[in-house]
Amino acid sequence: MALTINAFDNADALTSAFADTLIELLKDGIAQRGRASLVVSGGRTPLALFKQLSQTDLEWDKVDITLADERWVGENDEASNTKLVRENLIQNKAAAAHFVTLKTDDADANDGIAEAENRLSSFSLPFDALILGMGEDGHTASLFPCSAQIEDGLNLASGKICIATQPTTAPHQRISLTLPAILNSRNIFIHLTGEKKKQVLEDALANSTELEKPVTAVVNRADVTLMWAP
Ligand SMILES: O=C1O[C@H](COP(=O)(O)O)[C@@H](O)[C@H](O)[C@H]1O
Repeated sequence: MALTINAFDNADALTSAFADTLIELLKDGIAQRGRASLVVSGGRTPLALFKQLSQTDLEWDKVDITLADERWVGENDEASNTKLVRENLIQNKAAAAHFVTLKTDDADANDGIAEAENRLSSFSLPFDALILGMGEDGHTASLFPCSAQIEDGLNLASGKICIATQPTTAPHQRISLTLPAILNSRNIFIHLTGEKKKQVLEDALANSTELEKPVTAVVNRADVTLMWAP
């Protein structure tokens, strides 16, 4: 499979072009299937993109949105990806979108998996667009190379949509879409800013195994578009 690199001069140009691309894909999904689905990532990278999307015209009431991963913290915790999405994407024109959080009230993420997978069953698959971030350790979604659950997360035959995982090099227990769930998408993007992360991705693809740098497992199996700016 292939990685297409879309490099922009600056973060504003990236945000604007990426928002336009996503809106077109969601419009197509609505036109062809009545509803469209968008999977986003958390962390700091997508903040400007979320704000831009939220201000863009679309039949948002026909869009289902979820996260590729979530930190197992309360929804009011600053580390919550759900909080980030609710406060920055599910706002303004996009307030009408149907957002599904992967976080449940269970104290342990392992106990929330069945409910999270049940919630996702309301999405029609494949997802229309899925956006991944990446950490400098090569993790994507919450498929962390350091975790005991990484082989399970990358197992294409697991039959699992979500796993609970505990990184040892980053805080918080997590829930993450598995590799097969990520690959069940019509359009997959990796969204990065900064020279360092681009170098990490290029180095990972050239020199690392999938267990060492899980982001490579996605690029090895799907056509992926990198949306990047310095
Ligand atoms: O922990 C996480 O990190 C990655 C990367 O975040 P960023 O702040 O470097 O953009 C993110 O994609 C993931 O959703 C998040 O849970």
